[in-house]
Amino acid sequence: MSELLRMENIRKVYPNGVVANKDVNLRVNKGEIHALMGENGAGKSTLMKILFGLEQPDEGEIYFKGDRLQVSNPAQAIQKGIGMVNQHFMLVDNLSVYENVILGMEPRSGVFINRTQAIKLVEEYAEKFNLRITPTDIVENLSVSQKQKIELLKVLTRGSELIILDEPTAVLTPQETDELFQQLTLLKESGYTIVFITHKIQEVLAICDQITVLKKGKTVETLPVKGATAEGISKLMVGRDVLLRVEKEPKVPGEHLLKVKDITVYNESGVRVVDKVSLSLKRNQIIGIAGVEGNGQSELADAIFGIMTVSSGTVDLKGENLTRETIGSRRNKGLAYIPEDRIVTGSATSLSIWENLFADKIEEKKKGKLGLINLREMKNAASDLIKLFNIVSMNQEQTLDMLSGGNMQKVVVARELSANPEVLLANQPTRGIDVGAQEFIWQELVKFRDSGKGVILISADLNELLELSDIVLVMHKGKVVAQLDNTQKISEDEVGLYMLGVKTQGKEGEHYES
Ligand SMILES: Nc1ncnc2c1ncn2[C@@H]1O[C@H](COP(=O)(O)OP(=O)(O)OP(=O)(O)O)[C@@H](O)[C@H]1O
Repeated sequence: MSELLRMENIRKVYPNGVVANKDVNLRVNKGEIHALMGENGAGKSTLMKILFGLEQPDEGEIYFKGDRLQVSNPAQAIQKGIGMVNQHFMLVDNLSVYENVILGMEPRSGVFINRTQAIKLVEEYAEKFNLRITPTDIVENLSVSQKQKIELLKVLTRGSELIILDEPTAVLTPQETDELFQQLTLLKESGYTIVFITHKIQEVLAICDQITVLKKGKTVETLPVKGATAEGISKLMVGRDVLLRVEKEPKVPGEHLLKVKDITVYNESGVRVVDKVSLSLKRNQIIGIAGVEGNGQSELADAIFGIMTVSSGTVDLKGENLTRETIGSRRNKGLAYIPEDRIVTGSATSLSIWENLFADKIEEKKKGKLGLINLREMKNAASDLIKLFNIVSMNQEQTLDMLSGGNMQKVVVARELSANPEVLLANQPTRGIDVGAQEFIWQELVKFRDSGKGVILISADLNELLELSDIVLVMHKGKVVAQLDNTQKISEDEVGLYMLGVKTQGKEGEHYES
């Protein structure tokens, strides 16, 4: 196989002194799907940002198609044939598919592409790579997986030969993941090359040809997928054996903790996003909530925590009606929340790690409610949490915006679990987190449940959902459409069918009480 990309001895030191890439080597062959793996903070995003022109290396050389590559911005990278699909899509919601695809495209030989040509271009690529999409559909009406297709089409129509995908399956159902993998296989067969950043080892084994593992800013090894095992790969990444499943004893549920009765929630545009949902969480229980992103799961958790207003129905914790209580009061009464968006609502990125870990206590101290709390004690406790959760950082004074995505997430999880609540609402608690940290967070959630507490777990990772939950509820278009009681016997594919609305259970509007 011929070499397409070679990154040699790459070193990148951020202005604050963090050495994100020390001595990284990456060699990618043309026409392969190459997985880039490693623990949170290992340096994967930094390396790809360098390749895509978003960061400049301090040392090292890059060769692409045999020539030395020096790019100072993404436009230059795209021009050379390198494209990137981020986790956060960059689409204009009120424009159509084809308008998004051609937006910002260089006019070809001075001529702008007209509407008919643009639609034809989208149709051609969509047809060739099985990216089923209607060019004139408006983006805001589309599902997450369709939006991802537009991002892929943008990259393809700009002539990319090497496509970087950053955790592309994090928000997809098993069916959508299968579809994406078929598209990637078609791309590969047509000579495209893909660098695939992921923490999901099973996906790497399913679709990739080679794996490069980074650890602490260095390349550990590049190995072929053929012959590799999940255990071997995780050991290479984490440096120890990792338990890739949860050890969880069956528990008899205790008394009621959280009761949600018939709640309905409207979003800012007046759309009913949660439609008469009921659930009942008991002590020693984890209730999982499955659903394709955008079907009301996050709004349900936001409403339980008081971020969104409940328009009808009630939320009770230990028999007390919290429906009209403030977030602060809900916290005091025993609710904690790991929100889906750790950057916008989950944390204050310009503050230090320790301030984020103890945000609530600092707030109470400011209000004079915690006069005796000692800053030194807080910093010592922060340092213990940093060690316990393996938060990769220089020290606890480092601000959150200087951490890798997965390490930011660990700060939020550590803060919420250490608040010792009665009920934890955990929305995508391990998204973007490496296998070692995932093992730890899973164990912590099970310990929490076993100590007589309750968890509402929302996760797009169906393996996680089925491993951890005692009961799974599936949401579709704001309603609970299924309650799956025997999580050990249900397959991910079956849950996926409920999520997509292909399979239904019970009557519409029926209440689910566990
Ligand atoms: N803008 C920045 N300024 C300073 N340090 C940074 C910056 N971005 C990342 N870092 C640091 O560089 C190191 C590598 O981070 P990077 O984001 O490349 O890791 P990663 O392997 O992609 O992690 P993850 O799996 O969590 O996404 C981390 O220690 C991180 O804290």
